[in-house]
Amino acid sequence: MSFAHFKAYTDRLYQTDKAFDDAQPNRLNRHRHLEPDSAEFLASLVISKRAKNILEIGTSTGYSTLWLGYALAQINRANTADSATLTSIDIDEWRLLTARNHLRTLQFDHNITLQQVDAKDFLRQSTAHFDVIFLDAERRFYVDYVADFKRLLTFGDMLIVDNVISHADEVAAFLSAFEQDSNYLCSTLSIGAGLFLAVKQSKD
Ligand SMILES: C[S@@+](CC[C@H](N)C(=O)[O-])C[C@H]1O[C@@H](n2cnc3c(N)ncnc32)[C@H](O)[C@@H]1O
Repeated sequence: MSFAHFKAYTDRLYQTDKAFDDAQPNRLNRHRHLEPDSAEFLASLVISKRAKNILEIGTSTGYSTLWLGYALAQINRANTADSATLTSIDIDEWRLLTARNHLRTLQFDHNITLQQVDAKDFLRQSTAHFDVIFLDAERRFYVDYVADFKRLLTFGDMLIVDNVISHADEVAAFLSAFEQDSNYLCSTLSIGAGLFLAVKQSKD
């Protein structure tokens, strides 16, 4: 599939879901996709890192998952030795079903696992190694994830968080847990709603 075809599909999905979101008074009913600029930047980070094992927290209906899936497909096309994988989790069954349909339509369902689970439970139980973690879920719970992120992230791994400028107050304590820790190099990028990057720079 060409990039133009992929882009046209994801642009349509973004516009359709945005129109849906604009008509929802209740924030929790909205699909709340990350901005297209952020999605493309996320995919370029994943490709440049040649990520092997990606975790997304907050699938929604699959807009960001499609971009991660696209990056994954590019990595696997370039390197046939061992396949890169993506695990995307969400607490909402209907959104995951919708995301699965989009992934199937674009034939991105290889090496991608969608799982219905609370992020807190998933992280607490996980012993897997993820070299890229993309966090885009319910911000008030992020502080509960800090200890598990720090347990899971090893040298060179990258945590990416969306909405850190649009909702700066809500994520301040979470970001500070990384910014105040000399094991991490942290950056806040003014792309879309604001992306935060924390890269584990030490072996400890
Ligand atoms: C901002 S949306 C994700 C948008 C998606 N990343 C995108 O750009 O297309 C947040 C998602 O997090 C999910 N969510 C909320 N709380 C969660 C939790 N505790 N564990 C897992 N997923 C959760 C919601 O169901 C929702 O689909």
